[in-house]
Amino acid sequence: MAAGLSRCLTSRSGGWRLPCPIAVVRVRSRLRSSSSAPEVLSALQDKPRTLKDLPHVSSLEMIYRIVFQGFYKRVHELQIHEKRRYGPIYRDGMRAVSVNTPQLLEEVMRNDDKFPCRGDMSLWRDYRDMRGFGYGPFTVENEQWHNLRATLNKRMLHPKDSAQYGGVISAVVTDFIQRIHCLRQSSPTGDLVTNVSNELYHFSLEGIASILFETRLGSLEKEIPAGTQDFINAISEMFTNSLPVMLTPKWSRNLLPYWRRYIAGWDGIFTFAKVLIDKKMEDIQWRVDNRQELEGEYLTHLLANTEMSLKDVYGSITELLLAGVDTTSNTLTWTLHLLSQDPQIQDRLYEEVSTLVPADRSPSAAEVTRMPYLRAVIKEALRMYPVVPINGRVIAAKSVAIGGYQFSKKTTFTLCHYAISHDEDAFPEPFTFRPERWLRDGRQMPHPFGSIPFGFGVRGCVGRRIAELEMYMVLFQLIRLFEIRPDLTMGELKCVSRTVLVPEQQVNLHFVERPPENAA
Ligand code: HEM
Repeated sequence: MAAGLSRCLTSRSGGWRLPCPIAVVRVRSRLRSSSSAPEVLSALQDKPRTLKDLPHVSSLEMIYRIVFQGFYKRVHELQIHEKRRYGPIYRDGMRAVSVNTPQLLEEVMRNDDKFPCRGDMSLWRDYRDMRGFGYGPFTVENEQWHNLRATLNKRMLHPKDSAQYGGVISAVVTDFIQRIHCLRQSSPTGDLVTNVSNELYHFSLEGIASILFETRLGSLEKEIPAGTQDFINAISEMFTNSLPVMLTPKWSRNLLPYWRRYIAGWDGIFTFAKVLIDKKMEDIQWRVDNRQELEGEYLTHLLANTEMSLKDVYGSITELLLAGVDTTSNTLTWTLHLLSQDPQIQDRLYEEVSTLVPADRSPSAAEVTRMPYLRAVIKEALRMYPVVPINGRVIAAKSVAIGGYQFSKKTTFTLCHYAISHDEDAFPEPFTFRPERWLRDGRQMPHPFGSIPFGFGVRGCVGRRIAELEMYMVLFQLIRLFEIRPDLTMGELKCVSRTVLVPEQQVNLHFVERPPENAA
């Protein structure tokens, strides 16, 4: 995410000049023995194109666009804006190469290094160095990253690993539904839930914490523990202040408020995680002292089966906790919003969830992951609102040819996921919510790199399977019980980029109970 942010800055810039030369790569011509003007031209054209042949955007243009043209909170829209101006591949003022078609994205990802790198993570590392915490999966690089991922992947990455958390997630979903019941009942209309995103932040936090620590935080209870809301606010503070911290010079850190707020955000995040980790470790120690079996939660697995130092455990678990909150919650907010706008799609989803699992029981992890329309709805929501709208890769090991241009080692690429997943060739009517695009019912499937919301390859999202399971399970229950309707007083809902894509305003939704004969 931080690298994504740095990509925002390195490639999101303005400029007004060049048409895109992507189609012109090499003119294959043979030199004849006698020299003439056309032949010399031909020989020159035969030279492979390089970085310096790309359309170029300067740093000043970039700052102008972000600060003065109002793209500060809409860097995802700037991707589309710049794609129209410069074409599918161009260079920004920081020498990063922006790519914004599925084909180019595929070329970059297929050339990825053995130890992929998203880019400069120094902003995140500065905090850890300052406070003496270890690096987690986002911040560590090279061989060390590889070893860490080998450890973290276990019990998380494979679908059968995540299925083991089905029971834990199901319990969290039950509490969430209970909370929705309470909130709607206490609303003036009897069915309105206000600030749905915040409710979903609590759901996601409760979900990821119960997986990592097998501890219930109580953030779905009637009275929410103060610490959980503080943690959610701290994440928001850190993300919100990241962009101004990156835009302003280091020397201004003590003069402007952003750095202090950014650090306060991280302090809040680490303080909360550290309390949970320390508590769990005391519990594990007690079990060891009392010769009780050590099994169960993810953290126990890390501590019992690996050589991780305490410092690194703090670093990794905190990053996992952080990554597990804003991602699934915002995706669910967007999904519910989209469904509320389209009763037909919602009816079709209801038909699936109400027929494939008997009404008197909850679905298993295996059942929800087999529901094609449910999966398609989430996939389409992630296409329209990729929670990580921008990402990066530094291809360090070798020089590569991308889009017909030759790039030297260590070239940084900006992956414009928002523009790519709204590419008209890959997704006709890209701003229309159409889950059917993803159904394997004989239709032509979209380009495989058209929408890769969890990234790709060995550095792809470690929490993907857990995230999907959480989202399928809660969406299943919500749709089985309620018809989601928009709050007509809200007006058009826009999204803003706060490192992750979030709704610009508070989202309220009506959860209208379905008739009892149809409900669970
Ligand atoms: C809708 C939910 C989610 C989305 C869309 C998402 C998306 C992403 C993306 C795009 C990346 C970068 C991948 C790349 O560079 O190729 C990533 C990395 C990561 N995600 Fe997620 N994520 C989600 C949920 C989660 C959850 C629930 C967790 C925690 C269990 C998590 C933990 C991580 C971690 C630790 C990384 C860094 C991996 C590394 O650098 O090795 N994510 N995620």
